[in-house]
Amino acid sequence: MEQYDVFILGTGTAGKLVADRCCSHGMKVGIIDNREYGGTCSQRGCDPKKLMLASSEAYELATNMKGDGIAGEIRIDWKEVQDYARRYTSNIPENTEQMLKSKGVDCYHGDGHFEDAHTFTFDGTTIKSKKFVIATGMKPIELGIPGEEHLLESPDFFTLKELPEKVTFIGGGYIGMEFSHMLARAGVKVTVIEQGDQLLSPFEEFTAGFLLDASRDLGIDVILNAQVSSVEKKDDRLLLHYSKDSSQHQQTTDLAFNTAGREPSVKSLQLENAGVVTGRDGVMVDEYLCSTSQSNFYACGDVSSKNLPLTPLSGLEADVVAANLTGEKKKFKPVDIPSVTFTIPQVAGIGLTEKQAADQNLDITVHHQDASSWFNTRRLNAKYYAYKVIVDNKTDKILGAHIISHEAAETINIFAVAMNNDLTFTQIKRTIYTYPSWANDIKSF
Ligand SMILES: Cc1cc2nc3c(=O)[nH]c(=O)nc-3n(C[C@H](O)[C@H](O)[C@H](O)COP(=O)(O)OP(=O)(O)OC[C@H]3O[C@@H](n4cnc5c(N)ncnc54)[C@H](O)[C@@H]3O)c2cc1C
Ligand SMILES: NC(=O)c1ccc[n+]([C@@H]2O[C@H](COP(=O)([O-])OP(=O)(O)OC[C@H]3O[C@@H](n4cnc5c(N)ncnc54)[C@H](O)[C@@H]3O)[C@@H](O)[C@H]2O)c1
Repeated sequence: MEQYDVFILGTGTAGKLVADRCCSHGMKVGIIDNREYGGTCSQRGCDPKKLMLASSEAYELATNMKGDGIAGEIRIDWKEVQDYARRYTSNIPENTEQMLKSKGVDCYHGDGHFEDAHTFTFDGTTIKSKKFVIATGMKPIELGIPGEEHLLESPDFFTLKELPEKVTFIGGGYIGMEFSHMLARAGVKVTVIEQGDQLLSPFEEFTAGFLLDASRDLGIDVILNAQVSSVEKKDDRLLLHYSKDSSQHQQTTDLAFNTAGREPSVKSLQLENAGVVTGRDGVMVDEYLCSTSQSNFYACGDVSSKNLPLTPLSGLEADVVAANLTGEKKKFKPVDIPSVTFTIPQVAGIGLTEKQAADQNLDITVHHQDASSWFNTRRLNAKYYAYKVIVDNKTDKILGAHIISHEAAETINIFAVAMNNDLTFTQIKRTIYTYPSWANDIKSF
């Protein structure tokens, strides 16, 4: 029976960082994953998605510039897109495991559960540890509808060998919209069925509204306020039954993805045997990211109750857990976090939406505009560009910023710097930026 100082479940952004740091402090560390090593971001999330997106970006620019400098046939070769992404990601599992082993971490593979607060078993092996770290991330939610087993999930997108004629996404959030934009540009007929009345529900209504228009321009059939009730297999195709406006509808599609959200991966771990309380948001943790019910357990990354499921946050939380395990007393301090949906155009946001600010009765000025006629958009023959900035009237501090543009992912970072360092709106507007650039447009926001 192996005995550890720290045993970590999950080898993604969060788990591997904690393992590395604890080992460097001379602790005896073990780690386990029930899939290949490396986690979601590097293999089934951010990185392969962005690699695949490079072709969509090239396609979009070339298509927009046709007749203004670009000639000839412009098309996406899906097989090459997949091969390109796989070239970058295929060696990650082995490299991650080798890196951990080289630091002295004992690496395991398997699916296990807790016997008690100090004992974890898998495949006939028993592990004892003084401390445990839960870093098992999230997985797609179960829809609980008949025929759900016919639906694909986000990891399947990265192994989709051939493109069918028609694909449907159930859920118009980050994943549904990023994937649907990629497939639509590759020539697939795409439908998005979203239960809410806007796409990208956490984002500002104003910018999400432009994404709806941009998605429809691209030929994506977006159906809002609709709920899928069952999935039927009909020969080689799927028949989706959904309700909208109190009536039943149906749709035939070749493939359908469940992109209706993700939930913490905790069920199979039987954490209740260890006295660790979990909730809808994952493992319930305090400000030190220590379990609220069992002091030898920590949680970080997507699976912790304090997290927003974004890679930089998983890293930030892992840093806090590693510090607390190695003798420092470190609190997790919430920060203003920018995030972006990598559609084309991109939708980015940070801080409060106008509605959230209004709900709090804040004394604010809202600066917003459809900026599609500005130079940066016209230069690309593009169509959409808009922003909304919410500013506190007393302090001139930025409470929220929201942008839809071809470079929103970068422009929003300037707002992240301002908001996390108490710069005023006037200060970032007075800053000298490179010209002509997207950042320079902030002077006119
Ligand atoms: C399609 C997609 C695109 C995304 N794009 C972005 C993006 O552009 N930007 C961004 O910031 N974020 C993005 N995210 C979110 C980001 O990937 C996650 O926030 C991040 O990967 C979480 O890291 P983590 O270490 O907490 O969990 P993970 O990386 O998910 O790691 C958890 C690990 O635990 C393992 N595991 C699970 N259950 C068990 C078990 N029972 N026993 C042992 N091991 C287990 C898993 O196999 C996995 O290796 C995306 C997510 C998806 C799905
Ligand atoms: N670019 C990025 O940073 C990025 C990209 C992908 C994922 N992520 C992270 O992963 C998390 C999960 O992403 P996601 O897209 O799975 O979830 P999400 O919460 O962003 O979107 C899920 C959508 O599905 C809808 N929905 C839920 N049930 C439904 C049903 N039965 N029928 C129709 N629609 C339904 C919801 O209303 C919501 O709009 C995100 O919160 C995000 O933090 C980030």
